Amino acid sequence: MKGALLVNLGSPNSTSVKDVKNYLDEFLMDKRVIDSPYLIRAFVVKGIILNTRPKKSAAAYKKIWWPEGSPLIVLSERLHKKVQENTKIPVELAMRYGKPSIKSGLQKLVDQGVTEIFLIPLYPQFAMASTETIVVLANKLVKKHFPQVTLTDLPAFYNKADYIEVLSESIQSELEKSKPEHLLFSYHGLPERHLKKSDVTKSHCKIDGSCCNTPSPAHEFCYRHQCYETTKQVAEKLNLKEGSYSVSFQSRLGRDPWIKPYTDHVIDDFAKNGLKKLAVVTPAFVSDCLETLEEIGMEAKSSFIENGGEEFTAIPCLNENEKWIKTLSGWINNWAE
Ligand SMILES: C=CC1=C(C)c2cc3[nH]c(cc4nc(cc5[nH]c(cc1n2)c(C)c5CCC(=O)O)C(CCC(=O)O)=C4C)c(C)c3C=C
Ligand SMILES: [Fe+2]
Ligand SMILES: [Fe+2]
Repeated sequence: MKGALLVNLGSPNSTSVKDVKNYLDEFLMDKRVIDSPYLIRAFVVKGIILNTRPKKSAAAYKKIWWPEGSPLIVLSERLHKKVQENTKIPVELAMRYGKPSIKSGLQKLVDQGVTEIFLIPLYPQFAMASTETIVVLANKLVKKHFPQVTLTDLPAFYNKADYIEVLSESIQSELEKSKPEHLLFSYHGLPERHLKKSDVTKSHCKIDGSCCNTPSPAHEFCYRHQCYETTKQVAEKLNLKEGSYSVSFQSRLGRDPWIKPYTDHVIDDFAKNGLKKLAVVTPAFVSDCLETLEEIGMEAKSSFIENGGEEFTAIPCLNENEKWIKTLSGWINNWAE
């Protein structure tokens, strides 16, 4: 029997500093997120980051937390429920960090008699720190606890026509309301080093990004190429004029160079250079979360206004968009046929 497992990133259990610390510990000790050798990673995470970051992050989570819990979890649960209603096979939901765990998601499917699982990382663009860590962990758990199960994973869907269509439509409806002068596509950032590590050709990736428009097998796993491609395809669909949209990368952590340009710098420069109406879309996330609601919807917005901007629109993620639910359910139904 077939089943599907949707997997998102996960959130702390609550906004307490202790719960946020436990969550960040699990998240940042993942070698595909902070990719230094174990002893260095343990020193940096447990000796430095976990001393200060949990308090700051807990305060940020408090600003966006809902009575039902973390927006990322609540929105993922709603997505799961609606996808289950539109599919013919059992579908479960899991988180890479925190609860519900991937192991419990696999267990729930196995308990329903499932032996073939469609693993769906809920990230449109591939990254070692997002998609790959889910696929690796799920395979490890299957091998250890559920050897009768086979896993098939959904590749990054950054350029799938139906996804681009749904994303474009949802952006278009917001643009019609807010009529911005500029649309910024802000993707979650990555340390530049991660791009090189994921380059399967070992020679294609240039840190300056000049490689990302030259066709290469490396692009199957190149986060930056995939972000550019999602943007290009949406821009084509919406007939966006050259110069009326751009790409940037948000949420950096630590002192290493991350993929540029940085969203916070770009937004401040826009405001300082006289741009008055800005809309920001965040297509690296399918469900709204801390990084969209707080970092963009609150922090970036105040910074834009403080620097002279007047109107700032944070475009919601696809969340419970009906066509997105139909699209995702369609991928599952097609696989199950
Ligand atoms: C080295 C650090 C990080 C890498 C690399 C990274 C990649 C990455 N993350 C997401 C998606 C999300 N990240 C979220 C929060 C978040 N991310 C980091 C660090 C890295 N992410 C931290 C420390 C945090 C926690 C909050 C904070 O302290 O700033 C979230 C939101 C979670 C929530 O509960 O709402 C998402 C989603 C992707 C897609 C990605 C690689 C492309
Ligand atoms: Fe992140
Ligand atoms: Fe590239």
